[in-house]
Amino acid sequence: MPSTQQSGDDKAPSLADMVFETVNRHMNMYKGPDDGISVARSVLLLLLLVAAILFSLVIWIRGGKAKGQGRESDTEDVGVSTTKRNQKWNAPPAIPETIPFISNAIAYITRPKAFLERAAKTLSRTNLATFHLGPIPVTLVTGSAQVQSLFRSQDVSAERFLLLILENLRGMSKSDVAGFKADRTGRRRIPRTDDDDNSKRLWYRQAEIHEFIARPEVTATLARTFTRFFSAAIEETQPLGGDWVEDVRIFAFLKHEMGTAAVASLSGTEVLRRVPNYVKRFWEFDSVGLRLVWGLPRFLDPEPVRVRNAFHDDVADFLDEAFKQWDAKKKEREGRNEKEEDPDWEPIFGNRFTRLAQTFVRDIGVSRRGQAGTLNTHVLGINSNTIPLTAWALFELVKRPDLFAAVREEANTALIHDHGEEGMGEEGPQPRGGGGRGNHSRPSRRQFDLKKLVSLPLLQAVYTEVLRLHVAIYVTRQALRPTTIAGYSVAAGTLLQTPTSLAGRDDAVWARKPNYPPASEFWPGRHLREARSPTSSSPRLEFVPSARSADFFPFGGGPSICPGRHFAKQEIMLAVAMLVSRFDMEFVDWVYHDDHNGHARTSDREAKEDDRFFGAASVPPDRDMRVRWRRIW
Ligand code: HEM
Repeated sequence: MPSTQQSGDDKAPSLADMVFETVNRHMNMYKGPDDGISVARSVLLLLLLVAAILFSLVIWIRGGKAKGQGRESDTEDVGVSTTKRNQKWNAPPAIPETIPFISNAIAYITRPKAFLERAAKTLSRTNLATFHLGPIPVTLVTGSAQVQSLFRSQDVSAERFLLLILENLRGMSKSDVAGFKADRTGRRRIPRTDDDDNSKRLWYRQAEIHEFIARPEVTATLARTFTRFFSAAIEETQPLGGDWVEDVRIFAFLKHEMGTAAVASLSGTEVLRRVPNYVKRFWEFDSVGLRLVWGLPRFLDPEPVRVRNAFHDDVADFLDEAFKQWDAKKKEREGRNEKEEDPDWEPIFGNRFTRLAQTFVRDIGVSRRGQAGTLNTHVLGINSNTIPLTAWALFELVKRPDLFAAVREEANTALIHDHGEEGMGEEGPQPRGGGGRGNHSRPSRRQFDLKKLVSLPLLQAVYTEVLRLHVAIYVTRQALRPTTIAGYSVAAGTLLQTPTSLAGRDDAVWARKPNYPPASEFWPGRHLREARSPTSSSPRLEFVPSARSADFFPFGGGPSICPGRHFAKQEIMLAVAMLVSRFDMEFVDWVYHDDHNGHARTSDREAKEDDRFFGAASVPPDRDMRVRWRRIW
């Protein structure tokens, strides 16, 4: 049955605009009059106080309305947690703040990690806690049962959050997103409302395309093409033959080489050839990603939108050409009465997924910029998540030579001799155009057996530890109707956010045995055990997934769970195995990322998480590790 009060956000501006009002008020207060006119400051403070009181009144009235709606909604579908008739309204505890409705919103936007640390104090006493982002009520949800039911609930949707991605990251215009805003049918096959015209069901059609990435054959193509491109990059840029290469910065190397290989495998080699410095510009876009989604509005902070638009517009030029080329090929085939070509990978669009996704947005009439933003945001889904985690894994291994040697020994058991590759052939140019400095070796015939590699216990344990320690995102849903969670009432329209990082670092889950180090420490031993088999005298290492999915959900959960999770695991494990197996590595020092005339400054401490990215899923290191390395095959 159609809900009469879905999210109620038809006219809602972007989240940034909504919080602006509160933030701006706060900023003005701090600016204050420079000449020390205390009367003016007092007036300002008084106004602020009055505004806060008025704001509280509005919220109180909204809350009252929502409660009323709760009673009315009793005739609707009763989900596990829909608020029942006459149920007493029991709001979750609020996260304390100095200036009501203001301090928390500012902290959430400007110091997200510190905000969550503070919120965790409230959440240690209860599973739900609230605050306001401008006029939007937000409820943080923790606890296995609550998270589980949130992921399963039919009373919530991820569409409000996805809309923020479409508008702010993809840079889609108002008319681009109008069809998405109007679509109330949800992402599942069975529509949430009576409207079952599939051509208008944009969330469902988009979800189908996203879920395509999770198919085993699509993941396998991504892994195969990624291996080929990354391997070629290693062989072209890193000499073989006994020489040590000094001054290798791991994260910088991965950002460029692994990033190029992943773009080629997902989006093809043509975009790399035709958009100058695509990978470098992609990382600039990545650096403003969080500010675009949760940051201040454009006129207060214009830089992120400028970076985004310039990048998307250049890629839009490429896409025009790409479609022309693709359509011309199609016509030629039709002229020859040949079947439509649908390869797993080709140089113009890369993986079939990209072709599907780009054709979808073009066919529903999305602007050129929005189409390009779609491509660039899919690259963001891959590179911004897998590359920082690969860097963290390598940092941990280089810091522990014994562990490095053990992972290499284990990875080598998955090596096979490659007897030539099918499918990719020699089609399309190489992503880097050849001619690297160490291009004096033949392509290696050794390869990893992917199935074997991804089930290696020690490598899986290392992967799980970096995922646990370095993914921080609020998995976000919106209550479609008044809902009860853990006995607390939640109004329709409330954003429900469950932070991955609290569960990922909970000692009760990860340090539950007396000999386990605290959850804050990297220790692959948590996911391993020794198993004895009747046929062998020596024990065998086994990987044991040691937490329930509701305690460990770096990829989210339920119908919106990350479709790239299988490929992410394969890509990270492949990259770590390829580097550990093919290089001897020695730690040199920790360095800052900023590069002065090609020389990185030494840092007096090791890498910590770069808090500016807290909330963007994988959190990158704020320093790089410099190593010297020698390629051994
Ligand atoms: C370690 C790596 C990754 C992490 C931690 C991660 C995390 C996430 C999370 C938390 C979500 C939201 C899930 C939810 O709302 O329940 C998500 C969605 C998504 N991810 Fe990933 N991701 C990763 C890698 C990837 C890769 C490699 C791809 C593409 C190949 C990808 C593509 C997507 C897409 C398309 C969505 C939106 C799905 C939808 O709502 O329709 N991700 N990811």
